[in-house]
Formats: sequence, structure tokens, C-alpha cells
Amino acid sequence: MTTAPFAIDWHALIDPKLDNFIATGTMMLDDVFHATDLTALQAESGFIEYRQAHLTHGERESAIRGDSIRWIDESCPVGLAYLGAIDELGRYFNATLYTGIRSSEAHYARYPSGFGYKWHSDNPKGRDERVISAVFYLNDNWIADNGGAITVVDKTGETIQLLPQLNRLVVFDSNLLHQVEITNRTRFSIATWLRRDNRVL
Ligand SMILES: O=C(O)CCC(=O)C(=O)O
Ligand SMILES: [Fe+2]
Repeated sequence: MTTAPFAIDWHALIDPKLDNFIATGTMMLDDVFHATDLTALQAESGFIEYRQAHLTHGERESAIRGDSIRWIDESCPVGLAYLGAIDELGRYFNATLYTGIRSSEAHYARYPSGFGYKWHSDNPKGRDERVISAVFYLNDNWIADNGGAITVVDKTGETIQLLPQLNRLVVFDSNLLHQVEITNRTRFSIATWLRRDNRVL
């Protein structure tokens, strides 16, 4: 039997974790996509051209943010298929939590060794269009010594730290503070947002 690319049963994956997500604002999902989809995402993430990411005020400050990014658009067909699954995730949240999500956006990110992304929330001051952040990781065999964990302060004030392991989706309320610890190895991910507005990329 073959499965359609990026077909996900979000109910099966998330229903058991939903109460905890409501309480903490964070959730870790492992083994999300099939191996063929992962290989395709890894290939695309290694092939595309990246540009240095900037902070919201437009300046590059590598002491705060060291990643290079590539927004997913028509030139990234695998990324678009991934975004199709993310739109399904938005529908899931709308049906279960009345989140009012209307659009999604995502970029590939590559952090060189020696860089991270210091404490921030994904909604710049005074903005609230991003409802849920989700970061998907593309790195085989990541170990703690490689650094590069994501650290999130959850709604209860607890700090959680998760490694950027292949096929892991870390989901959190976009208003929560988080950072990427300095990585000791090139680190690939897809930063993803579910939004309440109809942003056109
Ligand atoms: O890559 C991660 O773990 C998080 C990235 C992030 O916080 C962002 O791009 O806003
Ligand atoms: Fe972030």
C-alpha cells in the first residue's frame, strides 16, 4: 500500500497530547512523516539557496540570529507539500481549539556551527498574527553534544529543551519565549507558522 505524500492523521498523533498542549502551550511530536517524505525534504533543504535571515527591524545581527533562510514558495515543491500537511494541522486546531487560523507560512533554515537564535517570541511587539509556531527538524542522528537544542519557556513557566532531531515537530504558542542554543554542527529545520490573517507570501 502506498500513502499520499505528507498525508498525516493529525487526530491520531495529537489527540492524546491535546490536554497537555492546552495547559502548557507546547507539544513535541515525533515520527511525523514517512521516510520518503523526509528524504525529499532533506534533499530540497540541501539543494536550495539560502539568504541570511534578518531581525524584524531589518538588520542582521549574528549575535542574536545566525541562521540563513529560504521561504517556501512555488520553487520548493516538496516544501509546498509539507505546507499542505501544515494547513491540515491548522484545520485540526481550528476544529479542536477554535484557533481561527487562516493561513500558514514556512521557511527552511540553516544554522552554521557556532550560531543560534537568542530569546525571542515569534510575534514582534504589538503584533499577534502568528497563533502557533511549529518547527520541523531535518537532522539525522542528533546528539546532545551537538548543541542546537530549542529551549522554550512554557505557559506554566517551566523551561523545556528539545533536540532538533529528524522527523520531530515542536509546536508552541507563538507568544512563548524561546531560543536556539548555539549549534556545534550545521543544523537544518523548517520554521513554520499558523496565522490568523490571510497573509500572501
Ligand atoms: O529552529 C528552531 O528550533 C527555532 C527557530 C525559531 O525560533 C525561529 O525561526 O523563530
Ligand atoms: Fe522563533
